[in-house]
Amino acid sequence: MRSGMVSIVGRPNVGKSSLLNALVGRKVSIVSHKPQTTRHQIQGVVNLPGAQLVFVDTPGLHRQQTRQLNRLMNETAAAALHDVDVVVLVLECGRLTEEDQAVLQRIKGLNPATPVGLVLNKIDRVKDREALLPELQKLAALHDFAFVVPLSALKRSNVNALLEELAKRLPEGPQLYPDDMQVGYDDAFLVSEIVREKLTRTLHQELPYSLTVSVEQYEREGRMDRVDAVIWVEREGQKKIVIGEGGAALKLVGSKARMELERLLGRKVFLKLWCRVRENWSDDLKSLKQFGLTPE
Ligand SMILES: Nc1nc2c(ncn2[C@@H]2O[C@H](COP(=O)(O)OP(=O)(O)OP(=O)(O)O)[C@@H](O)[C@H]2O)c(=O)[nH]1
Repeated sequence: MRSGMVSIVGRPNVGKSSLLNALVGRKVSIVSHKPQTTRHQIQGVVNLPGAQLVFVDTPGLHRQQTRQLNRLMNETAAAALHDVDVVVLVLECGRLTEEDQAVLQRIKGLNPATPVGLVLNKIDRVKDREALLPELQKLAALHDFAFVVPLSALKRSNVNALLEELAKRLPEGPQLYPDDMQVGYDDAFLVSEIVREKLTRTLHQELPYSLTVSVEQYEREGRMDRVDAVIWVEREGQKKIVIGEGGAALKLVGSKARMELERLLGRKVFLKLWCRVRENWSDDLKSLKQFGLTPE
């Protein structure tokens, strides 16, 4: 069994979403997070015989930052790209722009151990297939690509060739997600992400590694959201760090998170934060389930 994460990158309009839809076979928008790993936005999961491909978004790489969560995670995005197992760069037939070059430059900055494949999309526009060959050769020379696949995301042609190339390059490992995973993201998820982000910024390197935020209650009252959230840590010492001198750290995190949430949600937010200790929660399946960290 092989499994791993794949990131599709490319400038706007090159066909990334179309490609993802062609690969995954349906429109997906899945977000999940697991402890002990860099959080990615999971866009879709493809199960093949003997391989599971998890497509993840790395928003920092394309300059499109419209979705709130993308914006939010932008800072971690550059780092996130270093964690994926395979990167797919999408270019468009007959059109190589400055923006493409910019994306390419970022790819060149990646860990050389990460394979990067090239997809040449929109080949359905090319009437004379032979004319493709010189273009493919030219583009393939831009970087030390692990593979090159010409395809049409729109017509869904040659998409399987890409899946095969990707599957071959994943590391050996068990399935990361169940076959029928479906997770949505909602405002509660947004709250936990924002609180986590503010914790990271406020505590810097002091931040306990095993830390998660669970939203215990989310109530909508007119134009106000009332949210109770718990920051779970594993040891008393970690709790002290999160709370800070006289509760200063937790207070600061809470007020920064509230302001950001109010901006993002366009509503008043009343946010109550607690910090609690549960030993070894990150190893405890029951706790993981409770915190919504298992993909089911
Ligand atoms: N002819 C043709 N058009 C395509 C193909 N793939 C995508 N397109 C078109 O290209 C346009 C952009 O496609 P998207 O999938 O939205 O591109 P994207 O890279 O996700 O764009 P952003 O979301 O802006 O980053 C759309 O009009 C698609 O229909 C293809 O294989 N052939």
